[in-house]
Amino acid sequence: MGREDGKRIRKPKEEHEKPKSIPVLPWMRTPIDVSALDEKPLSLLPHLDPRLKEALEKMKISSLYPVQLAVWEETIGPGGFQRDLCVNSPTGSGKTLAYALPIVQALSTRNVKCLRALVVLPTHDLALQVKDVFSAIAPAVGLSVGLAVGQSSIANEISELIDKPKLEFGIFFDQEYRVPQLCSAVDILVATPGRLMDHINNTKGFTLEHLCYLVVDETDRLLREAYQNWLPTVLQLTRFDDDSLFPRAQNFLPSAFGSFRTIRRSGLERGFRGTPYPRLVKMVLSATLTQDPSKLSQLDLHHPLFLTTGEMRYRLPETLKSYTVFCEAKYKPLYLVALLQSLGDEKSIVFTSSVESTHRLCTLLNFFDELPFKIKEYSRVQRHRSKTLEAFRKGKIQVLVSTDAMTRGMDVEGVRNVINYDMPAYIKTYVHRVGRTARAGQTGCCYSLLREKEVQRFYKMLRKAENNFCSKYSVPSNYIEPLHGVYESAKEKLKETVEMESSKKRQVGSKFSRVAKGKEVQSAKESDQ
Ligand SMILES: Nc1ncnc2c1ncn2[C@@H]1O[C@H](COP(=O)(O)OP(=O)(O)OP(=O)(O)O)[C@@H](O)[C@H]1O
Repeated sequence: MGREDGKRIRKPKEEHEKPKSIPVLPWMRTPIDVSALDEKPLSLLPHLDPRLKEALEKMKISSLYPVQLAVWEETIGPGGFQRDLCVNSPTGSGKTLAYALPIVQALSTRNVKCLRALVVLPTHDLALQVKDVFSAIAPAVGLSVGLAVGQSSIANEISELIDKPKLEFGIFFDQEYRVPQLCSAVDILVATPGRLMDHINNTKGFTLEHLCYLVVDETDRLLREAYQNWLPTVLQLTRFDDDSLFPRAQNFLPSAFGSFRTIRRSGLERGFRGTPYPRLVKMVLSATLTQDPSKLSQLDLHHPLFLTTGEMRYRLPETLKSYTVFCEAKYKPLYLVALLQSLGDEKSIVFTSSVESTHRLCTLLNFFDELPFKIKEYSRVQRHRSKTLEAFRKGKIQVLVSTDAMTRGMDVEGVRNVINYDMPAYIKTYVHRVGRTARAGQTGCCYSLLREKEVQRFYKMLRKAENNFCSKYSVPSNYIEPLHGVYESAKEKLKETVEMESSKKRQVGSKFSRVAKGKEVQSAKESDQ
């Protein structure tokens, strides 16, 4: 095979030091380096609830990874949840369980059901994945987990999140108390920001009043996008307001808060009699955590503690092998097909730079007859996307072509290769893309297809990451040569398909505009009458 000796990309001196122009928050200068820790067997983990140990063992987890151990020590261990945690740890290092386990253990002693933990993620598929992790451990200690992502209708979602207690037959209810008390049906909620805001604004009985834990996963991505002000809203609604029962929030709340009435109350709460209400603990995590003070300040962190791995901000998995594949622009698809063939039927993800090129590339690849693997695109339509993802997980599809919608957090067992068909524009994107393989200590390869003019920029980008070892990979010519003929006919078929699809789009577009025009005429007539 054409893999040549690798070279470590030279790290320029200035990469070790923070450029003076970017101030780093003081607490970020004294991090805990997680890489100094070793895995710890569950049997040696202090305070672990035996029911959770059993649940973890069922998941085939017998020890905690370093980042999980570090978070455990700062939460259930001596740290005792006293500080908010900012975790910067490589892709596939186990960040999900790092927060899920201590939260579930901490809530295992609760005796009243109400929403205590909220985990926010940027995408539907990611939220589903994280919910599955909670669902694998939380029921063992009697906790229930909900999902708010817009997967089902809002009515279905509400019925799963909110309990309406049944009025018992024969009991007389005073007029004044006839309205049954709505309460949460879940202890832990995993949500995307949009659906979370829908519930905050419109769902009766949905309250963040009792929230104890807030997790912002993929923090840098979530902070980049405001999503209807979800973060300030959540923070305001959970703020401990010492001085009044008349919340400060009323002074500033925009109408976006709608009917929402549940402001965290100071003092004593139902179900917490005799206990002062706990502070909202925050955990924020990413493989590429932002260090920008203005962004981090939005989180209003309490005495934050920074947990990181290694010296540099970006770190590639140690078990990853990276390769560059040099190719001529006009033969790039050919190189891709030949590369895929040389990889056999290993699960691979091919990343492109846009929705359109994902669609075109996937269509083109499917015109190469007799490829010994199935290729599908990770579509823009959620319904199709979920189906494709499931088939990919089950191994019914071996090659997934995707935009960067698949870059963050997605954990699909057995992905052996990541192929950068289009070069990522930023090191952050590269880190998340390649992180879909080489997860949890497994080996994995990344291949970046580069045109001549991209080579310099690629290596410059790679210097920003630790573990940036990279080799050249020459696609065997005996794979390329026989493909030329079929490539020409595949290109022709693609051209026809693209033309057909655009004429279909035009037809649909003009049908819509005719309908809209018809409606306009109709409503003009009605308003005349
Ligand atoms: N202690 C453990 N023992 C064995 N496997 C584990 C352990 N913890 C997590 N895993 C597995 O490791 C994989 C990666 O975990 P996870 O998805 O939490 O990584 P991550 O750090 O969040 O990655 P990313 O930054 O890409 O989101 C998952 O398949 C998970 O089941």
